[in-house]
Amino acid sequence: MLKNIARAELWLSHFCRNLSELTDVIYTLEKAEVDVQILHQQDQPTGPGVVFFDHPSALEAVAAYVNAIAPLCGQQIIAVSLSALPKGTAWKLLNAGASDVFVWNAAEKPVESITARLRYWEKAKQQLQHLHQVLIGKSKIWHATLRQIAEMASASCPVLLLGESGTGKELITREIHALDPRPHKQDLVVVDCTTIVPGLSGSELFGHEKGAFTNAISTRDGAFALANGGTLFLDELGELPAPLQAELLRVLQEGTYKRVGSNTWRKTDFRLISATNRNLTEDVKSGHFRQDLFYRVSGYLCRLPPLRERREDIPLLVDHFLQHDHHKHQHVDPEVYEYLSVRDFPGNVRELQQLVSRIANKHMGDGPFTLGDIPEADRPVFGDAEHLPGKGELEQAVKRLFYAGVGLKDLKDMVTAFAKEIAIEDKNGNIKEAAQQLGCSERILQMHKKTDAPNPYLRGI
Ligand SMILES: Nc1ncnc2c1ncn2[C@@H]1O[C@H](COP(=O)(O)OP(=O)(O)OP(=O)(O)O)[C@@H](O)[C@H]1O
Repeated sequence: MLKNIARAELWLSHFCRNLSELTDVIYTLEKAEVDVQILHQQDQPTGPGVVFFDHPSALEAVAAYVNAIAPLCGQQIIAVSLSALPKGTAWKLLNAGASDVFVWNAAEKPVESITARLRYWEKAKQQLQHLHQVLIGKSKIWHATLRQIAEMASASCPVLLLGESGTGKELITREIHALDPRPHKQDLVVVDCTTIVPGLSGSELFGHEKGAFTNAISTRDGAFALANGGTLFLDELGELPAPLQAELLRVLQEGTYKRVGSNTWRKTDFRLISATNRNLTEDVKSGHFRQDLFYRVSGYLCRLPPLRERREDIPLLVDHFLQHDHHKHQHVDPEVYEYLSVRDFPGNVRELQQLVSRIANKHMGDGPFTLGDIPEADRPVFGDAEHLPGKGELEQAVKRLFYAGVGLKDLKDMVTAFAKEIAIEDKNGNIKEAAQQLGCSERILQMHKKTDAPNPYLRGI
């Protein structure tokens, strides 16, 4: 039954000349229980929708319109032509941001084409809402990552997660497994490839027969057997020893394996999710990782952003950990968020989570969290540039400029211009206060305002 399958907005404007044909189409959709909302060109779309047009000359205008609204509705746009489309022109609308384009009369089942997509988007929306409750963050880059995760969860191909330590690879794997729609899905089995003992011929993966090696006192199943019908998560895949890379490839291709010490082939069928914080493309180039295995495991490739690329998520994560891990619901002083948002977290979310634990443990009573709750060892050491927050990034940026051939004077000028810009912005354009903060004369900042154009080098750092 299609009853109330989804809400669709039909974005109508002057793209249709033949309004009676359009009315028939809308009637057909309503009959199929699509909850239709009609929007006009000046209205802002808020969800999935269909743009109808009925003459090829409207194509340019439709493409411009689709391009403008695509970010507002997450590209959930179907462009439907009510008249024949010249060959090859559908690309224009797809490139503009439509996710599907077809001709109403030429499509085999136009109503089903629309309803199937709406149903899919509705489900993806619910999954996204769920993911936002577990995988905390509201930055644009994190939202895009969660959309990718929701998409990966419903696809059945292998997933490769790339990300630094502590970016949430294991947590995400658990969510992909939870959202995986396979009927009768079995368990998630986690194997950390750094713990595989070379001398045991991969028995962690293959299992072994009794007596296959010293200490093999009984027959045991390995991860391939345990993950049968479920999901196998190979953490730190980049560390898998070369002989086991070849074996894994065979298991993925054939779906069969032998226990160590056995001659019997056994069948297995699992979904593979792998993760690594290594640069696997480099490892493939240098011969440390098999190219054929790389292609096999990376049906879906997802790069997880380090925390420094989504600093605006830090206050939300802090609140989440305080409430979720420590049941603390008190107010947090903005200065605490500010400090945590500029601090370096090489261990990413895990490191932030541990710091929040230390803060929660130090906090006394029911009052708000203040800077005083930050343990001494975690405070910035002022005057000592080695320990200033952001030092690692500054060093990286200077390194890049150095290798790009930028000299010392230009480097100094760039940093000075940046400092001036930041101080003026921080003091809302108040030159006097900005100069006081920087310990320079107001005249220097006045001059900066007049002369210093944004430095082109600095934008890309
Ligand atoms: N977006 C997030 N929202 C809430 N908690 C998170 C998020 N990302 C990571 N965490 C938490 O941070 C910790 C580290 O996450 P996880 O173990 O998944 O990282 P990882 O990338 O697998 O790390 P490693 O590579 O070191 O194994 C966990 O306690 C996890 O719950």
